[in-house]
Amino acid sequence: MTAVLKVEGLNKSFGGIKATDNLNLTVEAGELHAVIGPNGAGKTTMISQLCGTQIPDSGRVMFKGRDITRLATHRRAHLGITRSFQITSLIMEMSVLDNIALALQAREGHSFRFLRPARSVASLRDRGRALLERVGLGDKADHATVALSHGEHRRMEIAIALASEAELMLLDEPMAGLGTQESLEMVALLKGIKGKHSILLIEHDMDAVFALADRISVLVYGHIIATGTPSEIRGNEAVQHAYLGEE
Ligand SMILES: Nc1ncnc2c1ncn2[C@@H]1O[C@H](COP(=O)(O)OP(=O)(O)OP(=O)(O)O)[C@@H](O)[C@H]1O
Repeated sequence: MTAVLKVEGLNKSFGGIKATDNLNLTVEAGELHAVIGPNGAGKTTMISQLCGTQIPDSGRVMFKGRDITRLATHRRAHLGITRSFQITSLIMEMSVLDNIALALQAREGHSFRFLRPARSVASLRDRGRALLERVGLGDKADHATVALSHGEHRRMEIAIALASEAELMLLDEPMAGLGTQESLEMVALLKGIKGKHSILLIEHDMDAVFALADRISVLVYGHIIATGTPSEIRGNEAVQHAYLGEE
């Protein structure tokens, strides 16, 4: 397998706190790799360094063999890395379809035509509808975004990530705030996407993580203490001790 993302010896401190401590991680092409860890373990700090909103003190971030450690966020997006969920990218005043068409338009580099509604371009509209079908929102295309539920907004964010055709999707707690049924639906949706994209998933919902991940890395005090398949992680004593409890 080929590494899409390779993180080598990453360090980031805030005052006396080592939020990222000699962190090593590899995401292979097409895998869904989940990173779990207790509150304050450094998951957000790690993902911020992967998408470029924070720059490490030392160490390297490689994307498809290229050193992107100090590359600006928008240039990483251009290379094919997208981050979803932590900061919403939805424009509530616009229709559901307009949001997706706009994301498709941005991908094509037509954002200078911002004043021309993206939905007036037939190809963007058709592809937008197809993406909405894919995330189960085909019947909501013409609804106002603001009128949709939280779970539906999360599905829209998946459609926007898909519109960007990103090779590496960084999914930052997609289940946060979802009810039981909505979480199950999100897991089913992500199952349909995985394999086609490389995905790094940060998630607190262990049922979702164990249902989805090809591999899991466990982050404790900024350091990955174990990486393995879900069954390897379940059986790892250090992990049970540090994180999963005695279950
Ligand atoms: N800008 C900052 N200034 C100071 N300390 C910070 C900053 N950002 C993070 N930290 C500290 O770094 C550590 C890691 O925080 P981080 O938010 O990355 O953890 P996390 O695993 O994402 O937590 P959670 O699961 O609660 O979201 C924590 O001790 C946190 O207080």
